[in-house]
Amino acid sequence: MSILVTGGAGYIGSHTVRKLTDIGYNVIVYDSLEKSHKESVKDIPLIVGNILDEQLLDSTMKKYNIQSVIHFAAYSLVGESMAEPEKYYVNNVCGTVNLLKVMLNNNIKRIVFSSTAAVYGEPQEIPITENSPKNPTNVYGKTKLMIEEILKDYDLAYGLKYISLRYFNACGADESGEIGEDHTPETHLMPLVLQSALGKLPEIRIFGTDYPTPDGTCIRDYIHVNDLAEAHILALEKLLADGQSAVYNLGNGNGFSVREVIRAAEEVVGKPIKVVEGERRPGDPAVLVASAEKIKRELGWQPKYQGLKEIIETAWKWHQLHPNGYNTNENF
Ligand SMILES: NC(=O)c1ccc[n+]([C@@H]2O[C@H](COP(=O)([O-])OP(=O)(O)OC[C@H]3O[C@@H](n4cnc5c(N)ncnc54)[C@H](O)[C@@H]3O)[C@@H](O)[C@H]2O)c1
Ligand SMILES: O=c1ccn([C@@H]2O[C@H](COP(=O)(O)OP(=O)(O)O[C@H]3O[C@H](CO)[C@H](O)[C@H](O)[C@H]3O)[C@@H](O)[C@H]2O)c(=O)[nH]1
Repeated sequence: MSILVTGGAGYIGSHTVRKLTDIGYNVIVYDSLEKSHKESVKDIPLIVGNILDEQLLDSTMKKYNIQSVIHFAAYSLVGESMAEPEKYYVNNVCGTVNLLKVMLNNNIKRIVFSSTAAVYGEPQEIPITENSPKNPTNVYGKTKLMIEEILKDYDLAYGLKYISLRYFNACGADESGEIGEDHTPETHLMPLVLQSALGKLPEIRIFGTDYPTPDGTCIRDYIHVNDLAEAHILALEKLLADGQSAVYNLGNGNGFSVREVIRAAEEVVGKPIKVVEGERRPGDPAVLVASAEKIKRELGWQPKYQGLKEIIETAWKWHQLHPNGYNTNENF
């Protein structure tokens, strides 16, 4: 069983690739490396290429006799998506349409797709279920919702079976400390807090302290990257078993505020982290918390990591072992 993993060298992709190979799947990573590092998928066959490259995709699928695809490749910076929408529509939407075309030409009809909580926009109910209204407030979220709609139409017309996984806030690192989150630029809260703890950043800035939440800061649902990886395996196995398409939220159902994240990080690293209170970041909803009951009920998914500290401990191990991420040449 050969699986093509697009974006497999990225943060969530590399953790999923590791779990897949651990249980014996034959994995081929297909990644432009534009946003990632080949060191994250050492010892795994890696094709360096773009999902917009029809010929390379086609020859890769034929050469490795690919039977299913897990599709992580995308741009995912919310602010950038508003400033450069074309870049996002081309890479995420056109790239996916191209990937699906080559899959169908090769009679490959199973795909697990990385969607996002950003498809919901400003939530009207908490926790958010898969049926909650979908009104993305940024171009990034719109590209993901468009792809979900395309997948639905391709299922009806061509029998392509898909599972869209709407992740909430991915965080943490593999327990080994060998792979973890290394984005340039980094925009996510948890790695920035830990980079501040390491002294790589002077401070962590809280984006808004006047939200209608108990401590005034935004609440998010933080889900460990290896729990996400497990969900991809369950989704793939569902497609292999009954072939029915589905959409699932992936969060752990617990909301934590920005201040709670910083406090938990201080406990893990054992020292205070310098905090600056700043303005709100445009487009941030006050509260995003998932209901993941559907995937628990239907696929038996159960996140191992529930609390913040245990998640942060795994990320802290990665950051301590790799203060410069995968770039070992930089002086620390
Ligand atoms: N990190 C999160 O909290 C989060 C939340 C919701 C959804 N997602 C989605 O999950 C997926 C993975 O996210 P991540 O945080 O691991 O991101 P990432 O940037 O670390 O990984 C994405 C990978 O895709 C590759 N890529 C991008 N465009 C490509 C193209 N045209 N052709 C080939 N490769 C390409 C990049 O080089 C990178 O390796 C993305 O689709 C993202 O939108 C992430
Ligand atoms: O330096 C920082 C960085 C973030 N935050 C705050 O921390 C929270 C989490 O922010 P992240 O940037 O880590 O994550 P987001 O919730 O913005 O985004 C995540 O969830 C989105 C869905 O809503 C998308 O899927 C996106 O890809 C994914 O990273 C937010 O309230 C944000 O305002 C800060 O206070 N300071």
